[in-house]
Amino acid sequence: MAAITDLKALRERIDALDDQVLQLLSERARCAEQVAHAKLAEDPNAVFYRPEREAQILRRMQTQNLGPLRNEQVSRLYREIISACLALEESMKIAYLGPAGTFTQEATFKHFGNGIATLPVDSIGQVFREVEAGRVRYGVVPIENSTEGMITHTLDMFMQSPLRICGEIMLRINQTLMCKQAEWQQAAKIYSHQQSLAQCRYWLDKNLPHAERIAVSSNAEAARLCALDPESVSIGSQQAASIYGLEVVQHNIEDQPNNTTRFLVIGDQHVSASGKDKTSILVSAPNRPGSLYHLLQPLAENGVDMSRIESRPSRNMNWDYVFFVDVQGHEADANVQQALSILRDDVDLLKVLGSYPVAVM
Ligand SMILES: C=C(O[C@@H]1C=C(C(=O)O)C=C[C@H]1O)C(=O)O
Repeated sequence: MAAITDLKALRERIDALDDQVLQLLSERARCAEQVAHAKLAEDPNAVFYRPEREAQILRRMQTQNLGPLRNEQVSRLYREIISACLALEESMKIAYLGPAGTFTQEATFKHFGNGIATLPVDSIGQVFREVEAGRVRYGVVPIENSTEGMITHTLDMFMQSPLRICGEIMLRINQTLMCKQAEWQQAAKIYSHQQSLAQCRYWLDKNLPHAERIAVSSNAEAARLCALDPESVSIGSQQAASIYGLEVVQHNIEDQPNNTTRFLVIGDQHVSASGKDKTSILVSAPNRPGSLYHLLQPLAENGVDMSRIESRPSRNMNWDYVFFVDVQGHEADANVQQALSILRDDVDLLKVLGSYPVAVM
């Protein structure tokens, strides 16, 4: 009997707390509306979305969090609160590499929350074009996977595009095996995107060694084809299974336990420093001895940490190689600024692709 009374009292306490939480949320939302008016008063073409401010809020909430909710859960809740508040300021439409059910869609909602409208398009190039043409303000594209490496198509797009990187998203990729009927061990065909097939190579060698692997344009397309073909299975996100009415038969079939993909948010915004940022640059270097050394020297001498370097053959005859370099810090930081200005005098081409907050969630 005592337990029942406790339960009743606890539920009354939760109801009272929910009233307070709602009141505070409403107050927060009204503040966000006022921020919008203040931004417009300053500049009629004001940009409402502030990735650096959002990153700071999420980081601060993680530091403030004393549990019992985990930081990851607190971040997810705050992600949605900010998303809903931003939607009161501006209705955001984000283009992403679709169709619905791709991991890029999952990354898009992870970063922007559910307060957005989306525009799924069918190629990385098309995401760039939608943003460049101003049909949407931001786009999301994959850039690298921890198992399979760089997505070179995205790198190549930056050689011609005037767009900037406004953010990064890290998404843990759980590959799911799905099919129309549960006899997956008898499947003759496996549909998936080639990235996913590669990420599950050993699992497939062991568990489905005789099935033909068929690479298609996306994991969502794979699920669609699988739904039409009872002899097949497909690999992709759980979301793809539910969209195409497939049954999930195996979870987490990726070979690497920490299989993660990094995505970029692209737009034409210069993002201010958040306190923990990354800067991506593109530099060209002539094909002669020591040229890579010369490229890296100003970074080292100014204490700028490089977190990634990737080379691509240039498509332009004026130079031979193009390097994509990620460094820690913001382009407005004194040491980054100094290193870049030395580099600029030394190379044929230097393009800052953007400074943006290091992924928080
Ligand atoms: C409220 C603002 O605008 C947007 C909404 C935010 C929020 O709800 O906290 C944070 C940053 C912006 O994307 C702001 O710039 O402070």
